[in-house]
Amino acid sequence: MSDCELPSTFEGEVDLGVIGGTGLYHLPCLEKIAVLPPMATPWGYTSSPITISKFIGANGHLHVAFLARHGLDHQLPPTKVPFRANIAALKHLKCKAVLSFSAVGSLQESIKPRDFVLPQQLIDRTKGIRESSYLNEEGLVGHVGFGDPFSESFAKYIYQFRDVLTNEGKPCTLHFDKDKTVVCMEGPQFSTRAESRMYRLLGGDVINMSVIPEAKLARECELPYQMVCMSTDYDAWREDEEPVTVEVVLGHLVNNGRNANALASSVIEAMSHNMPEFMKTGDGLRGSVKMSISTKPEAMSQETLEKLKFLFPDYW
Ligand SMILES: CSC[C@H]1O[C@H](OP(=O)(O)O)[C@H](O)[C@@H]1O
Ligand SMILES: Nc1ncnc2[nH]cnc12
Repeated sequence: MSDCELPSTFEGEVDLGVIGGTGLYHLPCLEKIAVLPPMATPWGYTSSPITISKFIGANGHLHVAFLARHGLDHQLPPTKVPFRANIAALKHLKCKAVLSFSAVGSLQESIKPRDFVLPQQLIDRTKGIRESSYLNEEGLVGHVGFGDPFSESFAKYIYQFRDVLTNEGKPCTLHFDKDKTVVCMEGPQFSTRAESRMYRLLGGDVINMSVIPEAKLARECELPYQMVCMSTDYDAWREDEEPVTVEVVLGHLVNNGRNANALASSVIEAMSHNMPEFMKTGDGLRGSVKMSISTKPEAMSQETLEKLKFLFPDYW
């Protein structure tokens, strides 16, 4: 069935949100049951339509929502992605976790192009020009914890399926430990060699232009969030090699896309049989945002309350 023959509304609750990055504008493992047009939220429209899929498992079913971070035609540069709308839409659809994919440069010899990484830490090197909070305006002040920006429970869940990654007969590793760190730069230009070397000194393992503010906004929505970083290049730090270009990145997108699909498919199938605990219980984040808001509800304007209700209909 073509997309335009599918329903453009969906009444149920979504369980898992999936965000595709560069080269990942859909996942073949997702058989669509509805295609929602770009969703209007109090923070603007989502980057792309949102496709809804349903998976029947042994003990229930799982609804998955997918959106393409840069739009279906890759028309949005990293600085202009409507991150707030994207995460708000997934929250509004009642997602219980977000699985995000991103093409990254490698800052370590051991992380080869086509390897995948589940980072547990990040360094924000964006320039403060992205809207990166729902709780940063006059009349609404909130400070959520962000010491552990990713969901370790979710990362462990994904890591179970590391053996599905392949690379034309060569080894292909899913790297995962608690120190793996993604650096987020503003772009759109890639880093200089000096910057790339500096990120290595700072402890960076991979680099992209999109984990900030996506991870921050997921935290402000109490959503367990894990990014799967898909390595495409060695950035600019290797003395004897040309610095990264888009051509180099493109050369790895097909293999990475196939692996992303295999990994997502395994994760989704397992979730459809039994929803993992971190999704059932909220991974320790439930209630955290209500606690972190300093502004008294009586002092909030109707407009502010309505925005908050879009995300948390039960809190205020
Ligand atoms: C085309 S390489 C730079 C581009 O790739 C990554 O995008 P995404 O994270 O959406 O996969 C990186 O963050 C840059 O936006
Ligand atoms: N070297 C790099 N720097 C920033 N973002 C990237 N995405 C893919 N490769 C990248």
